[in-house]
Parts: sequence; C-alpha cells; structure tokens
Amino acid sequence: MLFCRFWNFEFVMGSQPHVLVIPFPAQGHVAPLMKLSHQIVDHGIKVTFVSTEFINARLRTTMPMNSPIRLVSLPDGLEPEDDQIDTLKLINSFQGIKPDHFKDLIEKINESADDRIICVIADVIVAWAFDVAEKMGIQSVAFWPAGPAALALILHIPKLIEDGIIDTRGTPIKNDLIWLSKEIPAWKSSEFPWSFPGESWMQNIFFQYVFKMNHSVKLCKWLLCNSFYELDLLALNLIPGIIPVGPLLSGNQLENHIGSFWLEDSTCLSWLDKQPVGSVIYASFGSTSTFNQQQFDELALGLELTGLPFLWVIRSDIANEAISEFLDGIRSRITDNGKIVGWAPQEQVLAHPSTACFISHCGWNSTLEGISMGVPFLCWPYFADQFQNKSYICDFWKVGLGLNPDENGIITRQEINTKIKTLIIDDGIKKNALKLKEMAKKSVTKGGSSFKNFESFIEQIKH
Ligand SMILES: O=c1ccn([C@@H]2O[C@H](COP(=O)(O)OP(=O)(O)O[C@H]3O[C@H](CO)[C@@H](O)[C@H](O)[C@H]3O)[C@@H](O)[C@H]2O)c(=O)[nH]1
Repeated sequence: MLFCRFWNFEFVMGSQPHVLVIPFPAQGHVAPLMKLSHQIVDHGIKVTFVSTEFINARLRTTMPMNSPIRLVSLPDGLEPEDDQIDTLKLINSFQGIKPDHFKDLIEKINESADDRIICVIADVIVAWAFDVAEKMGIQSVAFWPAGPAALALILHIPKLIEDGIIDTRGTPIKNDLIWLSKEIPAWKSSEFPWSFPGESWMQNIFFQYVFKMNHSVKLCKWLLCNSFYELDLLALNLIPGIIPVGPLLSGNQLENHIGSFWLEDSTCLSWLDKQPVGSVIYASFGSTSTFNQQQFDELALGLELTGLPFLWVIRSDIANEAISEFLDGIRSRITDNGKIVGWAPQEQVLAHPSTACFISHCGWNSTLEGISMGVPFLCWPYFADQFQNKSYICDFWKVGLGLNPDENGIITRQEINTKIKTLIIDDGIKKNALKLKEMAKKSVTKGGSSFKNFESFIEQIKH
C-alpha cells in the first residue's frame, strides 16, 4: 500500500486554507521550516508537514502531543533507529522517495473539497516537489534555509561551469577567489557551499542536489529565505525576487520543541541560572559535525584552561567508545565548572544572561540564533556554507573571531584558551553583536521588514 502512514493523518473538514510543507531530511533544514510552519498556523492556515518516515518518527518523539502541525510521512525504506542519525543514510533514503507518493498524498487530501491544498512550500533542494506541484496546477513556494550568499553562489553554478571555474561535479578547476559582488565576502574555491573537505562522495551527492535548485527557483512562485534585509541586503540583492522572512526563531512557541531530532536536556538552564552573568562559554556544533579524538581532546583541554564555566553539547552519535571514556574523565574533573549535554534548548541557552560566547560550527541556523541573542562567536566551521558564514561573522559583521586549524584540522588548546579570553573582553565585538541583535528583533517585530514580508506573503497565498 502506498500510503502506509496515512492512517495517522486526520482529515478534518473545514474551509481553512491548507498548505503542505516539505523539508530536506536534515536537522538544519527541518528546524527552520518547522518554525515557519508554526508562524503560518498562527495566521489561521492549516499546515501538514511531510517528511520521510525516519524524520517523522524523530519529530514525533520530540514534539508535544498538542502540536498544531500535522505530521505525515512518505516511505523511505529505512528502519527506525534508536538515537543514531546517519546523515548519508538519510540523504540516500531521500533519493529513494518517489514523487508519485507526494502526488498521491495531495490527491488524497484534495478529495475533500473543504481541505484543498492551496500551496506547497518545499525546501528549494527538494526539486521534484516543484515538478509535482506544477503538474497539479498548485502554486509552490521555495524555502532556502541557509544564508543568501550561499544561494546566490549556487544559482551562479551554470556560469561557474561555463567559465571553467568548476567541473560538472562541482570540483574546482581554478583556485580563484569568486566575487559575486565586491561588497560581500569572496568565496574560496575550496569553500563552496557544496564543499565537504575529505568527503568527496558527500560533495558529489550534495552538488547534484544544489545544481537542481536552479530548476526549482524557476518553477516556484515565491522564494523565501531565513534572513533579513538589514543583515545582508547586498547578497539578497543578488537573488531576484527573494523574500527574507527571518530570523525564524522558536520564541515562545510550544515549549520551544520546534522540529528537534533529539530531546533537549533542559537541566542546562537551571545550571546556567547558577553561573555568573556573562561568564559561560557555550560550545555546540549543530547536527552533523563530528570530531576526531585529537580535536576533541584539544577542545576539552582548551575549555578547561580558560577556567571559565562552559556548556558543551556532545551529541550521542559522536560519542564513540574512546570519546565516552574521555568524557567520563572530563566529567569527573569539571564538576561544577562545566556541563556536557547531548542536546540543548539552544535558543534559550543563547538568550540566557549567563552566556558569554558561542563556539560554533557556523551553521546558518546557529549563526542567526547567535546574532538574534547578541552573543559573540568563536568560529570553527567544518564544511559547506559554514566557511562563508564564518567570513561574514568575523570580517563583515565583526561579531566574532575565527579559529585556525592546522592542515589536519586540529586547533590547539592554547589557541582556544587565548581566543576565548580575547573575545569576551572585546568591547567592539560585543557592541556590534548587540547592534545586530536589535536589528534582528526589529525586523520580526510589527512594522519590521521580515514581519511585513511574511504578512504580505500570507495574504497572497490566501487569495
Ligand atoms: O544542542 C543543540 C544544538 C543545535 N540545536 C539546533 O539545531 C539547529 C542546527 O542548525 P545549524 O546551526 O544550521 O547546523 P546544522 O544542523 O549543521 O545545519 C546544516 O544546515 C544548515 C542550513 O542549511 C547549514 O547552514 C549547515 O552548514 C548544515 O550543516 C539550530 O536550529 C540549533 O538551535 C539545538 O536545538 N540544540
């Protein structure tokens, strides 16, 4: 049977407008689309969130029972796993999804005249969703979860191939710096948004996805992104018709469990309450970054060297046996000075008065969340758009400092210690961070640029 999970779906009668939202199956993509979905629901529109079976199962474990978002899954052929999230498996399973299943889902919902889908909102990477919507005569909305500069470069791929800068697999042929505009940070050819250093299989898969985004952007009626004009007007200006509606934040929505794959350990909030104001180093590296043992050791020892309290997120899927043993050793030493959790309520941690700085991999969601809370960054990017986000943070917005790994990706404990100490006493960086925080807040407050964009978008899809 095609729709093995459709029985989970309640077809509620009523004349409420109804949209289907479909993310790419990765945490950094699901979370912002879930936040967007909540905002849409708040405007009286019904939202059905369509994900793979695996992601659907994860979301059901972390979302409250009374969530206004309906979850529906498409078959992905994966067995549910405990706490292990294998990114490659997720991406492969997504390639196995049949667009016909999505089409059948829409047809099934549309059987009820009062429940018809008014539009499909899809991650711009999910190219087939735009084909299906177009064939069915349904208007579509593309959503880009990362920074506008990365999207501008991706939409430039055909020209990069034509100019012989990259080959058709996305591999750089020339080592030039790419300037899409002289006013925004240049791209290094080793740091394109589809770059996964040392993991060419990942790069190949990802490049094929992003290459198809040019097609999606042509088919969609609206192109939304998680940014705001005041943050990055110059990059936004490079993308015709883009509508920034960010920063998308959980805010007060539903105890903040907005689209997490892991359960949040909220004990870190009471721990933060006990720390002095502006004293805590928060270290968190998103949903996919991994460490080797040496990187891990240096970070742990660097944090210890600072003598400052720290809160460190170590996901269960990166704590292998060797790391677990090391962690036990650290835990017994750090006692009250540090706390390690598997997954934190990140927005609340960043907003907490005790938090002084954020050691981050510079994923776009973490970048926007740190900016929205006015927290200075210590940047440790790993792959994809994170390098460019680091350039923005350190050189363009000047709200952080970068770490400099050696050729093996190792950052020494001494560098970590010194940079943290420099960062937390840098008044210029703190001032810039607070200025951006104010701008971010203004943009989503009544009358602000993203607020108006979102309201206008909602009005348009309703009519
Ligand atoms: O303990 C934690 C750690 C993270 N988060 C949340 O998880 C999300 C992580 O997103 P992001 O910071 O963007 O990191 P990734 O999960 O690594 O995101 C992927 O997707 C992003 C958007 O496309 C890209 O910018 C990144 O490079 C890519 O790795 C954020 O909303 C965080 O608030 C938590 O809630 N608790």
